[in-house]
Amino acid sequence: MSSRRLVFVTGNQGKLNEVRAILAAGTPPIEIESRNLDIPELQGTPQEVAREKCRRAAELIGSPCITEDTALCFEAFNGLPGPYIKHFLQELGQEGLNRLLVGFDTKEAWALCTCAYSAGPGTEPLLFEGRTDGKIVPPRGSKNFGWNPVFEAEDTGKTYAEMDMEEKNKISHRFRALEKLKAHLLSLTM
Ligand SMILES: O=P(O)(O)OP(=O)(O)OP(=O)(O)OC[C@H]1O[C@@H](n2cnc3c(O)ncnc32)[C@H](O)[C@@H]1O
Ligand SMILES: [Mg+2]
Repeated sequence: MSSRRLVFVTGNQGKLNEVRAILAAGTPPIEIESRNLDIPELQGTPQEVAREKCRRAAELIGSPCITEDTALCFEAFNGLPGPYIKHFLQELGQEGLNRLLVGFDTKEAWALCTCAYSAGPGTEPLLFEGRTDGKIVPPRGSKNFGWNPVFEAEDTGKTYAEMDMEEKNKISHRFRALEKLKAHLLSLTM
């Protein structure tokens, strides 16, 4: 890695806090510079949405950057709402996400982080995915970030909102995606 700084383009403070903490805690630590831009998101699969957002972000800022997209995927809906979870959460709220699944046998879900890295304008972004399995439950814990209170992570008995950030950052979809990004960036310096 030529420098241990990365520009993260996001309009979401919760994501920024976690990405910063995860990358600062790694070896070597990577410092995040943030650009608060709301990049329009095209419809498509999580991979298409992620790749296009990163391409546009790099063009807008004129330099290498990372972006990330977080999908919350319901087993009963074959992976939807997926990348559209933001709008479902905005319109229906946390209770509404639970109500959607009434009548379905499975409440299983997975959180998917697709982190995209662009080496600069005009280059094809690379994608790094991280997934954490769990289920959708009635809200528990602090209501400070997105759908954290309604996602109970597998084998923990806790919703993301019942974990402190350090605990979440050890098992989260975001941590798993960033581990892969880090491995890639380190391989570039060898
Ligand atoms: O500017 P960008 O980075 O796109 O930020 P965004 O808020 O638009 O983010 P997404 O498009 O990825 O939408 C994902 C939605 O899921 C929420 N979210 C993302 N990561 C989360 C996490 O780890 N825990 C809980 N909610 C999360 C987030 O607040 C959004 O409502
Ligand atoms: Mg967005």
